[in-house]
Amino acid sequence: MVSTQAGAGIGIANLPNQRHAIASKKGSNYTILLCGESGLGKTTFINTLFTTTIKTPKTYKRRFNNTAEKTVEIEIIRAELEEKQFGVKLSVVDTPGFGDYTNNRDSWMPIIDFIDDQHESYMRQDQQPERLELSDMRVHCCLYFIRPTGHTLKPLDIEVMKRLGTRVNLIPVIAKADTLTPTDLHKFKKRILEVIAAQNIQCYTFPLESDDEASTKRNMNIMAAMPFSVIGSTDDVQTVDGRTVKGRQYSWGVAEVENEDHCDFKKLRQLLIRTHMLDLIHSTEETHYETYRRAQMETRKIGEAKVKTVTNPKWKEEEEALRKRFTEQVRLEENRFRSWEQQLIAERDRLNKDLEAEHSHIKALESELESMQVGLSPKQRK
Ligand SMILES: Nc1nc2c(ncn2[C@@H]2O[C@H](COP(=O)(O)OP(=O)(O)OP(=O)(O)O)[C@@H](O)[C@H]2O)c(=O)[nH]1
Repeated sequence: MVSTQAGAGIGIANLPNQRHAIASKKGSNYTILLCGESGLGKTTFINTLFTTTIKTPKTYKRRFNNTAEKTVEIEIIRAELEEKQFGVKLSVVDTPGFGDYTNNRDSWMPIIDFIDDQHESYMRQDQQPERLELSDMRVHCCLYFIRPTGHTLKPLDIEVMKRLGTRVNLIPVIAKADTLTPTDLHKFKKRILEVIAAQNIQCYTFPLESDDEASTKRNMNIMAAMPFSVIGSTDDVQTVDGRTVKGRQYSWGVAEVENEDHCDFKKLRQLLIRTHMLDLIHSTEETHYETYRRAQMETRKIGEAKVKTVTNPKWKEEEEALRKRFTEQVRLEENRFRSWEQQLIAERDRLNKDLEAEHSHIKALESELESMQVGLSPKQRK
């Protein structure tokens, strides 16, 4: 259990609108999925977001320990956050290995399977007569970390984001915003938004209009910042004007986490844990889970187990490669046997020929002997 201190808290207690759902005694489940290549600052971000060490960052050695054959893992970190008696059972799902390998085709499969499996597990529990203690790990939002290349989205990003967007509340995040100049960051954002629109990638949206003008303005502000650029750091650093802030120290100054001129961390934090946590939970329930449930109900009866079709294209590829290897091996062995057979036949023919020659030789000797015997007198023959 992580109890955050007032002042430096995570802000879940500042939720007048969300109070009725989140402030229940048993707390609320809240699951965040982190997706993106290794080393983009996912761990640092989540620790910065909750101002506590939710996940211990990897050492340099562990980070570069990947091999080409390894696949994407699913790592779940659980923490109970409590602030002024509001409890949130937080689960952070990390996906180490994603995008790290030479062949990243289909590396998104385990992630998509994980999301679907959580919906499936919840649906199966929901169909049981006893459903008081449902374990719920449905993913409420997926933060997709984009490498700050300054160019545009990579084909892998597009492929994965398309699939994620139809299943979860997808929130694109530009990692390590301090590595881009404000102009480059602006252009990068614009290009990402163009690709998102052109490729029809579904990202998380929420109603902008609210009861009061201030909330509507705030919502518009948050929405306008998508894809959110972030700077992650849990370190306190000193700015030139003497302030102590969370940030990254450079020779030219400090990249501040909470400075809206430097990145959109504050807006993203506001969305994730202050103003839209409840909407993320509700839309998961009402849109994504419902879509899954309806699709499943159309193809099977209540209580019927899901047919696990082996659809992972990666496995299919491996199976195909294995089959090819096996066929090649059999072909080589067959060739080897055939050449042995040829050698044996040749040897047999040679021996037969030798035998025939010996036979003729014996025959010749016999007839020579016979003719010699004919020439002898009967007495000599005895
Ligand atoms: N410049 C810069 N560096 C960052 C930022 N966030 C994290 N880093 C650094 O990037 C490196 C990787 O950070 P992690 O948080 O471990 O990255 P990760 O995505 O969790 O990596 P994996 O655990 O391998 O998936 C560390 O050295 C961090 O200090 C950022 O916003 N800007």
